[in-house]
Amino acid sequence: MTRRPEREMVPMVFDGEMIDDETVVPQGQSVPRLTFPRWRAVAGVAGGRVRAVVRCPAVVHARSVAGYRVRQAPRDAVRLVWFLVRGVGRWGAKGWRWGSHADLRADARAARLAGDVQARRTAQETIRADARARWAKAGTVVRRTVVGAAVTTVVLVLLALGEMVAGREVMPGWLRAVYAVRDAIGHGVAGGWPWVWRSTVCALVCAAVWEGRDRTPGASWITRPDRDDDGSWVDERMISKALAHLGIAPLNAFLRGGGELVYTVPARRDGDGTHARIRLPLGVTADMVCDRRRVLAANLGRSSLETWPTTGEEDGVLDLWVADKGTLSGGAGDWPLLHEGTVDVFDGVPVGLSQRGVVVAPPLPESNWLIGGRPGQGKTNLLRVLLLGAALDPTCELWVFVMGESPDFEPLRPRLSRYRMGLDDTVAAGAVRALEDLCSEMERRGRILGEQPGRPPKVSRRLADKPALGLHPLILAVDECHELFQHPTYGRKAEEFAVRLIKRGRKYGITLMLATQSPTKDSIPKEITRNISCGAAFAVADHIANDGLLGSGKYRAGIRATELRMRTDRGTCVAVGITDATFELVRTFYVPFEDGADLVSPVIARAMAHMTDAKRTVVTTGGTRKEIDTTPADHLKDIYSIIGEEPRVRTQVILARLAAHNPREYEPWSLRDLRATLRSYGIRAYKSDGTMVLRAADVAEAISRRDLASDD
Ligand SMILES: Nc1ncnc2c1ncn2[C@@H]1O[C@H](COP(=O)(O)OP(=O)(O)OP(=O)(O)O)[C@@H](O)[C@H]1O
Repeated sequence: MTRRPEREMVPMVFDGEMIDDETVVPQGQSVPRLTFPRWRAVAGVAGGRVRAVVRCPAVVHARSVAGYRVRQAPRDAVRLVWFLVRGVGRWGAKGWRWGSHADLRADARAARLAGDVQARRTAQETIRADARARWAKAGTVVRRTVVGAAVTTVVLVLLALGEMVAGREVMPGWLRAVYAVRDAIGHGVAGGWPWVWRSTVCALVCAAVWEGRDRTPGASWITRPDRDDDGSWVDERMISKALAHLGIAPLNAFLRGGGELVYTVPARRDGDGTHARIRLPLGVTADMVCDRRRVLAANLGRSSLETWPTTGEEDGVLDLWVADKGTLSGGAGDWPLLHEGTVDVFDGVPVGLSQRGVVVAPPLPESNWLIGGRPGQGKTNLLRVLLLGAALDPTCELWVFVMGESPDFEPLRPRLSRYRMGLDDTVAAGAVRALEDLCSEMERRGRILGEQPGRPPKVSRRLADKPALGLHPLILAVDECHELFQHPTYGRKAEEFAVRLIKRGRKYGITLMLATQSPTKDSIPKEITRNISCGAAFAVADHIANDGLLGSGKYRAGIRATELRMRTDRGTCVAVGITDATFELVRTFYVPFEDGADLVSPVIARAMAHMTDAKRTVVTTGGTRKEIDTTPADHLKDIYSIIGEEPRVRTQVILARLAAHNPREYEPWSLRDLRATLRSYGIRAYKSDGTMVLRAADVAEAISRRDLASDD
């Protein structure tokens, strides 16, 4: 076979066209006709463009949808005809029910079956009265129609006779106008009649199709292809269909009887999901739906973490939020303040992304926090992020107590006014002292506020900015706080001060933040869980821990951190009180401080630089840092000194004198604490005249024994 060289020249044709564009045709000469290769070039370019348009995604999509619609057209047509037939049938049934007083007859029948003579008689009388009223109404309509038709006929006949006898030219103007109106109406009726009956038929057909529509929840008018946005698409029909298959008897009966759910908020996009509010029918509460959350999630094609049915403003109102598929599995990303920025704690500290995908930044003043969850789920990180945010506000004063051996807050040390960490009693004592100081500070702030012009009710940014007033935001954070509240010596005092702070500190710019692994009623006092304003629950084991952190009744209302999975949902918490919403599902920002990665220290370095820029130093309300770090009290020496010259003193008196001598240290002490301390030094109290006494000589001997031992 021989090859044909001109076919091989096709690429060259494009070069030819480029040159052709710039060719100048001399005047007087005609434009040369396109030669065969040029014609092919133009055709090739045009064809390429058409192909590009045809292949563009929007056109491909439109074509596929159009193709689908065309293929489904016969099915759609049959479906609509079926609706029409069924609609006419439903009208017939309705007409029959109306005409035969079927509802009232059913009442009468029910009364007869129930043996209720009075009800039966009432129903029968109502049927008779109803029938009489209908006939009376029909008579009125017929009478009015006949009278109207007669009057119209007489007027028309008179007008026709008048025209025949006299002719319009001799008639007065007003009569001619009457004839003109008659003619216009006549022409209008003659011309419009074919349209009137056609449009009436169309309207009747549409109404019959509407009447006969498929009323099962989730049904659509025409058959639909699978949606490519099915990962995010949730509409009222889908929700109704999912609710119809929860196995809630009153809801099923309502939907089966043709009832339609009322959407007080129709399904609409809300961040990374869909929100809807539904008024449930009689006999159904939102709790019932919350209890079947897993089934609801399955019916909606979501995981249960992505499906949040909660009780709305009433028990019969369901608030439903459904996340787009997979959106909650990603982390929150970097903390927005990781590399730059300052904070105003009155505006808020960013802590994470809500289920809607928006940054949650709760203000810190006027709030108290309780953070809890199983071990290793991200409590400490959230507490640290809150404190880091506060550290970037140069007016903030921060106190941190860690009731365990954990270096989680070590990098924050330069920015902290008080910091103690460890398992020994001195840390618990320091924490109680801090709580007590905050209570005194609260009183002082109350007085200062009262002296300000206009007696402002609470600390504001403007007042906090005046260093002379000392009304700056003050935050006390206690990690593993259950250790403090369960401490045999300091627990009771800690509870008392903490409750006082939580109840009254709100107005004075004092914020308490508590984190715990163990939010049970024994580890966290009830008064605290009851009064805390912001609760954050990471994965918890049961509804007791859930309600301990988030408030009682939250589990029942569908706000459940029990749905969070250990490890998989690490860093995600259910939070209440941090925004106006009933709850938030927060994916917290993570600022690493582990395994050699330390992004906390650079933030603190920035915070210190901001303080320098703002000409502020790390202040300590209620004392200096030195005072706080003083070595713990020497119990033995204190006891010896308060015994004084007396040879023996009653233990009750010793306890009272110790409390007077150093209230912070000894006020929480009971007789049992005193006995335990004495026993640890080998001293025993004796009974004398029926009361327990302590001998001064025994204490002196214990002191010299201890001194000797320390010299050795
Ligand atoms: N928001 C987050 N994003 C990603 N990982 C996180 C997040 N928060 C915490 N983590 C991971 O979880 C680990 C445990 O975090 P963290 O120490 O804050 O938990 P915890 O609940 O305080 O634990 P524990 O109860 O033992 O003190 C961290 O080392 C980190 O790897």
